[in-house]
Amino acid sequence: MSAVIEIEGLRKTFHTLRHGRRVAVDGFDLLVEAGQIHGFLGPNGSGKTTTLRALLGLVRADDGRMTVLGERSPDHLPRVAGRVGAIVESPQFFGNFTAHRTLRLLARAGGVPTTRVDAVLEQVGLRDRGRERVKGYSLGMKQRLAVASALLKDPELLILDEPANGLDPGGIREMRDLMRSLAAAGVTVLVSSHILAEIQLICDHVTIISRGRRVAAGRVDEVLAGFDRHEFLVRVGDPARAAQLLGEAGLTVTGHDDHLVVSDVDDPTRISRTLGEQGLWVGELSPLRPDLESVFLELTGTSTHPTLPRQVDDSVLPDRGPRTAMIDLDAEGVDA
Ligand SMILES: Nc1ncnc2c1ncn2[C@@H]1O[C@H](COP(=O)(O)OP(=O)(O)OP(=O)(O)O)[C@@H](O)[C@H]1O
Repeated sequence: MSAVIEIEGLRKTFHTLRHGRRVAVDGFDLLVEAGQIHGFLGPNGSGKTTTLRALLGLVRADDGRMTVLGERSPDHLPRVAGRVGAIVESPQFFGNFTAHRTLRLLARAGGVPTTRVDAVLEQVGLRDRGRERVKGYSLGMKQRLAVASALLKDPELLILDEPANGLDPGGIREMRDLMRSLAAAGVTVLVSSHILAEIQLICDHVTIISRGRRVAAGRVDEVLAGFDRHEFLVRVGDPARAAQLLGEAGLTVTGHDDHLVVSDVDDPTRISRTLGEQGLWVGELSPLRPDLESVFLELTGTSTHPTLPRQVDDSVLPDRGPRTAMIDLDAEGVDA
């Protein structure tokens, strides 16, 4: 597998009058290989957008080494810009234009044949609605149009920042199907999100960022396996007595309202045998597999207490202006 994106030791600190110095990215590493649908996952404020903006030359990094399709970024990014499609934050479109007209204009501006327009509208599932004005589009349709604009140049690499932001479950499913079809067509996709279920469903690989640092990376199933504590849920008539017996047998037991969780279990028959020998019959014995949500919360520490709302991955969010940008990497360098 060849590296499509490599980031090593990326650092970026913002200085604001109101909040002083804020380290947004703190020695972050990322490796995306050809053919992956790679999830870039992190809580709000953890540094995802800053990383993508630095990678695309939209913000100057303080330190670090970055390559895109083998070229150093941002200095040599123009050499591969024609092979990269990127959307960072939701692009704005003229509401009075149709999708078709919008894409034709973007194609001309990017030196792409306008014959691509029908192809990308078909690809994102907007073929039959492409002649309607964008102001009548749903959020999901606008997101599709954004992806269509990034696909105009038939990129090998597609970078999407929070593509499912604001979409309902149906829209998220459609976005997922779209990304899968792109991956099947050979496009490498890097998709950032703070929506865990989306990443788990869409992506085969994941990199998790917290407070500007990489806290986990790898195949989704491998990352999850690393957090498998071999736990089992046990339902039994007398949980208090069962917990005592299992504890005496050397097992680690946590009591819950109507069940027990037994950890570090190599052989689950030990549980049923220990209880059965004392006349306690097990009603349910099922393995508890970690999901990305529990791994994410554990790694990013954004849920400090179960009764408190989850916090952003920083102490305070500074006042920021709109960060909306549609990126045409073919245009004069790269610009927001
Ligand atoms: N232009 C800026 N000026 C000052 N601080 C900034 C700027 N851009 C980002 N930050 C800060 O850097 C940190 C990382 O922000 P970033 O937008 O990269 O996070 P994110 O992971 O993309 O979050 P979200 O999921 O909410 O979009 C945050 O604390 C943010 O407030």
